[in-house]
Amino acid sequence: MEKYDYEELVNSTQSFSPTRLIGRGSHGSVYKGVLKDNKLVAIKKPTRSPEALHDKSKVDNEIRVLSSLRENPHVINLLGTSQDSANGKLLVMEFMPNGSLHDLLHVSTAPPTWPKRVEIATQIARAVRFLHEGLPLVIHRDIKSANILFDSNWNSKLADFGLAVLQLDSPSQVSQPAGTIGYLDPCYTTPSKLSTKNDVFSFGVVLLEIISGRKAIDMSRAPSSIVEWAIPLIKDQVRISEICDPRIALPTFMEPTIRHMLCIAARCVSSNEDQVRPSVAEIITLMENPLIHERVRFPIWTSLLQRMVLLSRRRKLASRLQARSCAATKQGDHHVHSHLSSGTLLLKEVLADVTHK
Ligand SMILES: Nc1ncnc2c1ncn2[C@@H]1O[C@H](COP(=O)(O)OP(=O)(O)OP(=O)(O)O)[C@@H](O)[C@H]1O
Repeated sequence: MEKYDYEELVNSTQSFSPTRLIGRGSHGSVYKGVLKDNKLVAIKKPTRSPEALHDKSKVDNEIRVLSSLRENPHVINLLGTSQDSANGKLLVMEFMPNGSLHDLLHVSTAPPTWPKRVEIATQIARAVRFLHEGLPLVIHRDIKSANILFDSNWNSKLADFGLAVLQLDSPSQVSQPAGTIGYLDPCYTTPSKLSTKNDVFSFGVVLLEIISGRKAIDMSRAPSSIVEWAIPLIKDQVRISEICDPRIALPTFMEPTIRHMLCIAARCVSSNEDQVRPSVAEIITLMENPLIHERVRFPIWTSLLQRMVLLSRRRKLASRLQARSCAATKQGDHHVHSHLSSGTLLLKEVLADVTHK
């Protein structure tokens, strides 16, 4: 990790000019810098504010966590640090020129295609697995669409490690539960409830956001919470398509994949952390189902014949689902988990069917 001369960073940002400001976060401002060798970097500087001390410690924490990680294609790369006597440490990271997932979904006029959405979700899951399976283990605590940034090839990278916690931290170093409203696990109520499953909850919210194009919290809608809105629709298998972003038509060949991902999202945001909420390793196994990738990668080669086979299987699935849901209704079984697992099970049966024939 490089130690940058503070003067070099001042020059690279035209003295931290407002024209070089990319944005302000809760613990610092990020500037675009052009180094002497013309390399583009993003520089995070704690903000001068009454909460400056607090901001400084978050930037310090981000440096501490990022410098403990190996390089990963889906995690922001820390290039180095610098020291300013007035503001403390500055963080220098790779520059991500294509903005955040939040902007792509909620600001851009060109929403992502369905295969791209699946790719983004898979890349974020890989980033989270890297953190959860690494040595030391890292819990990010602030997974949200604003913290997923795109590089020049539109690959996603997880950023903003200001709230991240290292497994090595002693309990006294771990502060009160923290995160962003709308993404914060409701089960994470005390410091002792900190676990990797908190990140899985936030990942589930991002998954719902990617599929629906709706914000995690949208006060102009009722219910305002994406989780409260989406879960009843996922439970009611027939209305599941209502969740999909209406701005871009969902092609038939993507329907099973998106249904499958919605079932995964529902498990991630379940309040039953131990039995229903999966680990990120399990999420990846589910997401990397070969059938999903086959359909994502080769959409244009889906022949008419394949479509007809899929259509007939979908009809069979619908009637099997209807039969099961009638049986469940008769038994008065309205529990989310049992509905979801029966839906997932049926989906798996159909997927297995398609693979074997
Ligand atoms: N490496 C980077 N390259 C390009 N832009 C970046 C980079 N890192 C952060 N940004 C942008 O800088 C702005 C501030 O980022 P920062 O991570 O400090 O806060 P945030 O995630 O927006 O908010 P908060 O800290 O409150 O969660 C955001 O607009 C973010 O997209």
